[in-house]
Amino acid sequence: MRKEVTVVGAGSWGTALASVLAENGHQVTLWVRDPKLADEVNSKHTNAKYLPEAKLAESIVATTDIQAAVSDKPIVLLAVPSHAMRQICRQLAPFLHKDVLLIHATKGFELESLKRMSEVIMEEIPPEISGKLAVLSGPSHAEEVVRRQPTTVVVASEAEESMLRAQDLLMNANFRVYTNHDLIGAEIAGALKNIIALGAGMSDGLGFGDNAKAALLTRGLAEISRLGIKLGALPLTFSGLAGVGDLIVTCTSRHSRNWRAGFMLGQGKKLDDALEQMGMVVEGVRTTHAAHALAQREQVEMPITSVLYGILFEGKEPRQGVEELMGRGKTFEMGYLNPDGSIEA
Ligand SMILES: NC(=O)C1=CN([C@@H]2O[C@H](COP(=O)(O)OP(=O)(O)OC[C@H]3O[C@@H](n4cnc5c(N)ncnc54)[C@H](O)[C@@H]3O)[C@@H](O)[C@H]2O)C=CC1
Ligand SMILES: O=C(CO)COP(=O)(O)O
Repeated sequence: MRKEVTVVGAGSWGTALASVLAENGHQVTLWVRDPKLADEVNSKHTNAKYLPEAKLAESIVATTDIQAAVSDKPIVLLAVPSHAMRQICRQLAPFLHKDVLLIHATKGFELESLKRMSEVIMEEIPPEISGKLAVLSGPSHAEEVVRRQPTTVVVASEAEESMLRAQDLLMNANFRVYTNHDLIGAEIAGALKNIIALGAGMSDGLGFGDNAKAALLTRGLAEISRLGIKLGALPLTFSGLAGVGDLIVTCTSRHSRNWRAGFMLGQGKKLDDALEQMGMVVEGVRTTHAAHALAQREQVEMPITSVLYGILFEGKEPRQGVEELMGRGKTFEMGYLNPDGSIEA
């Protein structure tokens, strides 16, 4: 059935999701921050800055008016960078319908509070709405989604009905949507994999090969699972689409903003120059900062995150970081297993 849906955020991901929704026959409003981009979407049906090759559905209507965009809409999907989430929620909260289905597709933490995106949203939105929140995560580069290439994602919510509604809304022949009850795990896995993707890009930029990449993915998964489980995620979520699925795509795809930024760092570029050249959000940088602080707070060992923190924020040379990782003391591979085989809580 045709639904009215508003997508908030017209970067590459918001634009790609708006395309999926329009393709599914829904009436899509796209909230855009920049008036020039709103004009471009409405007149040329393109988004040249964020998704250069995409031809968007003519039915997508862009607006810069947040009140008009979300007022009384039955479904609102948030796809803004993590640093903008609280401010955006504060702006739109007064206009939301009390029965709105809210979905967010953002992968990051709030740096100042170290909170997950759903925790930030819940603080800004009335509880009757935020209690039904769903998160969209999984291996899904916008560039491939708009080309209608086969993609699988996961929607997670503690509210069964929200999860199923979000699945119905987004699913189509090229975009397969799974459900999961572990909202915390889907958010944490989706955010933390960006740290490892920066590392994987750096490894490629340094000229290392497949062995190093496999090591980073595997040991990266071990440490992000360790922190995630400590923060309340279910262990199995890390072996699903939001976990290993997204880790693989982000660490190996040339589309990944995190991989590309890491690659430039590995080749010797300074962080600020790499970010400027990217011109798009590289969530892994702020997430490395947040995860480093969370690991200290929760007393969780995260060697790759710790080395990346040193490289990004303390001037450590990438090659020195590699030496440190390879030179660590001898350890048992399954360090998070208790002696009885159960997973450490
Ligand atoms: N690009 C992708 O393929 C995917 C991205 N994501 C996630 O989606 C989120 C958004 O990422 P992208 O669309 O890739 O980013 P992007 O860099 O393509 O676009 C960011 C958008 O946010 C807007 N923006 C920046 N600061 C803002 C602020 N303070 N207030 C309001 N709007 C602001 C920009 O104008 C732009 O429209 C991120 O958390 C990312 O991890 C998730 C899955 C896939
Ligand atoms: O989360 C993503 C793919 O699933 C997007 O990753 P990047 O932000 O690194 O492009």
